[in-house]
Amino acid sequence: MQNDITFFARFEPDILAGRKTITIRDAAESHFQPGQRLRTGRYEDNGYFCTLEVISTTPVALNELNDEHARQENMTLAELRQVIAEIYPGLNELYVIAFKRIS
Ligand SMILES: CC(=O)Nc1ccn([C@H]2C[C@H](O)[C@@H](CO)O2)c(=O)n1
Repeated sequence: MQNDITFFARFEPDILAGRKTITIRDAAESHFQPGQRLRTGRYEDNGYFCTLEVISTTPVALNELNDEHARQENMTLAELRQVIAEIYPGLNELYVIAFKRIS
């Protein structure tokens, strides 16, 4: 079965442990709705590893990212900005998807 969202495999332990409770994506992944349950897999091999429930999807500009976003990503703000710059170079319009793991 196809996954609804994927994460780089290095983030799997943080998601499973509840240390990472948001992800920041571009417009292509801004369609997730509160209450939606997402089959969640690894980007590298598409292997399923949990189901997440969407709490909210909220637009955020790159320059609005703050320490609270970083805490919810289990990163420092500098690390988060670096990750975003690598994945979405030059992109200012982003979306915070807040989630909880349900299985
Ligand atoms: C294909 C793709 O874009 N996959 C992504 C995008 C983002 N993430 C993670 C990395 C950071 O923790 C946040 C912020 O973008 O979300 C990811 O795991 N996989």
